[in-house]
Amino acid sequence: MTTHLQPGEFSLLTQCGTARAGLLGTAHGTLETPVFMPVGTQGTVKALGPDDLAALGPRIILGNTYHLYLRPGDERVARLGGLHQFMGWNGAILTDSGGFQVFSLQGLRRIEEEGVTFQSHIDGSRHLFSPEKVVSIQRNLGSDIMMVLDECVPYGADREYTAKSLQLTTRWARRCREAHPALDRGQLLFGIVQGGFFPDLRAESARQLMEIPFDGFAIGGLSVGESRAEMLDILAHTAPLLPQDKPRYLMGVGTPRDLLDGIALGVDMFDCVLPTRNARNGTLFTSFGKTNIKLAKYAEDPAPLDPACTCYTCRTFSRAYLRHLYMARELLAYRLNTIHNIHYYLDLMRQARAAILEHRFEAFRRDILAHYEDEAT
Ligand SMILES: Nc1nc2c(CCc3ccccc3)c3nc[nH]c3cc2c(=O)[nH]1
Ligand SMILES: [Zn+2]
Repeated sequence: MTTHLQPGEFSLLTQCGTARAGLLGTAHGTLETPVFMPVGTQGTVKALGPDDLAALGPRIILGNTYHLYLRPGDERVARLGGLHQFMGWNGAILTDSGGFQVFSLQGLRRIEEEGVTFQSHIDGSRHLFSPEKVVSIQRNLGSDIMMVLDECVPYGADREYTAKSLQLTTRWARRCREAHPALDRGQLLFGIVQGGFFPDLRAESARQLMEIPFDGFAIGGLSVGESRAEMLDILAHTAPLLPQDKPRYLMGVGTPRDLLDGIALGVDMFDCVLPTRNARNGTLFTSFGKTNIKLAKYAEDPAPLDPACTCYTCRTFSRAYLRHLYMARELLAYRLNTIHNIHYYLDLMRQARAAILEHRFEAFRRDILAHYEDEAT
């Protein structure tokens, strides 16, 4: 039985070192944290139907403002009842503001005080994402957790550029808060900490954002090509600066190892394209590490992909069959591989949360990583 919390309410249940287990209320259910959020960029977690998702059990998935604004259009989705009804998903949805997608997709884009102007990667048309506009889009989509418009500073940006950029990100964050009254329609709004790889700028960004009443705080600007050590260093410095009584969301991270390290450093929420994207190129995450289903050694292997896994794919099919589907580029390969990878990530979170509640997280983390070999894929 899970407790029902009001949208925006965050309850910190247990700490195990700096690892946390909590509950976050949203308009579409109460999330148990730490939580992994599968990415559903265009209104679907690629290759999965909402029935597959319901069987896998995520409480929250991600949608993408940039993509849904360009196609089919946020106002069209609103006229059709909002993103939940449009895609048949009744759990929670978090949407990114779209700024990151504009920066990460090539094409013309300009950053000004007013916002980001860019060209659509679909038809080349020109658009402006202002703080007010991205809030309006996310309100139209009916997202349960909205993100502010921010500039994700490119990896390697110098200190002067990074310092200037975080000031703009703070001004944009303030405008987003002003455009969306607290918890209006049960929709939460998170701030995003920037500051690149400069610890003092990270502290400055966090300090400025914490003066604004956000429902949660994301750590942005990571998973942008830096080394694991650099990411962990900034994370270790930044996470503890954020309020204890608000959820902390590490954007775009990461591998199973990164998730466990992030949890140990006090992160509550994660998203990453790895489980879905890698499923489509045959890379699978298992209790014995990362592997690739196309390896010749699996060609006649009758065993389940992961004997320790209870997902539909591992309960029903052999490695030989999964390899056959993948080599034949059969559509079923993408669905079965994705079901397994998402199940692996969600189950890792479930086990991590149980370990925190039982005050044995460090031993759990060591045990998982001891068996986790990043096999050549
Ligand atoms: N707004 C924003 N998003 C980021 C994402 C996308 C996460 C996302 C959320 C919702 C849907 C898709 C993607 C990042 N992904 C990797 N590193 C990232 C950094 C940032 C960032 O600094 N700011
Ligand atoms: Zn499985």
